[in-house]
Amino acid sequence: MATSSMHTFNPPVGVKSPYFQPLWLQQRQIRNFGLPFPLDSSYFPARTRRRPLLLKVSCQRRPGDVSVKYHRGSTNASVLECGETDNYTSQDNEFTCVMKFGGSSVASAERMREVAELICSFPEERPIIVLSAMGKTTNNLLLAGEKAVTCGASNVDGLKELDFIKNLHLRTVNELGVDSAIISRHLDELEQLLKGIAMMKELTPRTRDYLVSFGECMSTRIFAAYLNKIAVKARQYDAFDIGFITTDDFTNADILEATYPAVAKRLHDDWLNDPAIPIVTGFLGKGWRTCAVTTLGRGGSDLTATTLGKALGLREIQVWKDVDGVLTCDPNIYPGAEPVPFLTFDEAAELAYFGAQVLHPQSMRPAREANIPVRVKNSYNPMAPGTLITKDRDMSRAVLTSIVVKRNVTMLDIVSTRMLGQFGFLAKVFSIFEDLGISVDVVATSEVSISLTLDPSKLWSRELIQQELDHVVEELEKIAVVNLLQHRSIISLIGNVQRSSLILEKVFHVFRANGVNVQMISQGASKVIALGFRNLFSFSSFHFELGWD
Ligand SMILES: Nc1ncnc2c1ncn2[C@@H]1O[C@H](COP(=O)(O)OP(=O)(O)O)[C@@H](O)[C@H]1O
Ligand SMILES: N[C@@H](CC(=O)OP(=O)(O)O)C(=O)O
Repeated sequence: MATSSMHTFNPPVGVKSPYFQPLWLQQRQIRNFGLPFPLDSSYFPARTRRRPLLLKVSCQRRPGDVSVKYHRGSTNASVLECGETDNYTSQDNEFTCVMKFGGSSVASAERMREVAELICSFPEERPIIVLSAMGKTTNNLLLAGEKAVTCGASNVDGLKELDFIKNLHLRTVNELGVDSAIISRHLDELEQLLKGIAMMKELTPRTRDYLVSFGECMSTRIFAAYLNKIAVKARQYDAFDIGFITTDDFTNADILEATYPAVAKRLHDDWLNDPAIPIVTGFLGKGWRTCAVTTLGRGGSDLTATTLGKALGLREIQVWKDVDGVLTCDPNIYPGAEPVPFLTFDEAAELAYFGAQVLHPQSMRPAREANIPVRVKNSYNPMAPGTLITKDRDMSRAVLTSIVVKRNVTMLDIVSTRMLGQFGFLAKVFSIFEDLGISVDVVATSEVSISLTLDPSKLWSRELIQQELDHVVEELEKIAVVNLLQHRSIISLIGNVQRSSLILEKVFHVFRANGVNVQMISQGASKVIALGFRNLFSFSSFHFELGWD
């Protein structure tokens, strides 16, 4: 255990880090790298300037026990009861930044050690740490749950995913030299839960969320125990216990406003009573009606991080990944993709929304609302400058920033059977999608026709099955001629829309050279131009041939 004198955030005694010395010495340089001006300049609003805006929080005396008002038909809620309140002012803010580490950053004991060293190499920071589940634990939990539905209770302990999860966590605990008792209750409960699923032969969204929560609950416990072992005082928190209040949309819940004051109060009070670095579970919340564990959608730990940043009015939100920042394209599609040094919140949100896995689509919202810079960094390569996401950036030279490619998209061409100019056609079409609960992705319209895409591969929505598609077509055919086009691709171009002609010129030049015909094009008010075409094209050559500035 940590000594009680370790109240400040100091590097661990006796820990040798490859980054330790260099980062200590070069820290200022590293953190300025990629910035157009020194960190000390007025770029980051001085804490005194920002704080009065952000840390004026109030909530009820009992942390986590906040009443919320829910508006029917809306996912927004606001704090309903003020109760007996404690008001905090800016001076109360003990923390400086959030550091979120994704699954790849904490995939093993060795990685956890490196992350601990990385955190300690910023001794002037008082961070709040957010962790995801180790490696592919979430995927394994989901797979185990799905298999449990059909495998029978007596076969649960033979599930290879359960075995993998147990081995990974016990091995990590062992290698880090911390007490395995910190996770043994979770491992037992996990097995019981899988047996329950097997007996019920059912995996509801609510149970699914509870099931995957084991991943983050264990990774944070292990990491906090390890920090304490190396004399860096840390305290583990389950987000659902400290005021992360969400809608009850299991598997894809939204953070409610009540979260901000509740979380700020809890972390603040604990720090005052007994200072320790908070290690918070990413991805998880507590449904405000059901009080059950909810999740924020795949990749939701990014959102946990930005929510904490806003709640506490921090100077910076750091999201540490396994890539050198946000890249010009998914590196799995084009390995030569390059880091994008600067992005605006809007650009990053668009990129995520259009399917770039690197950030959770909702994660930019709290950061934008509180105007807190988000830095995307590589925990495997901390010296790389990463991507800095802020409210504004110099767009004078920006043309094309990043591209997002989605394959196997379903496209629908819908042509009205009525006369030209018939009003209500669009409304009718979209009401069919609404009734069937299917989300539409990209849309292009003319007076009598609509082309749109349905994205079956969207990570945060359910899979569309053929039956559903047939049903949509059947409904639409009552008012239109429908052409269902499958196996299409969408390229979303995130760039400076002020220079859209230049972007399109470049892109169409490459398309033409490769004999690709665009079947749909859409440019809304956003920073994105979406192009749809057949699945045939080599995206690596596309990225390469674009000739990035
Ligand atoms: N434009 C992009 N820039 C960077 N990474 C991307 C992009 N598109 C997809 N990715 C993928 O996102 C991964 C990082 O996101 P994620 O897996 O959620 O990280 P973590 O689990 O560490 O939070 C990268 O390893 C990369 O494969
Ligand atoms: N573990 C969750 C939440 C998350 O954010 O993970 P990551 O940071 O590794 O993308 C998931 O896999 O979706």
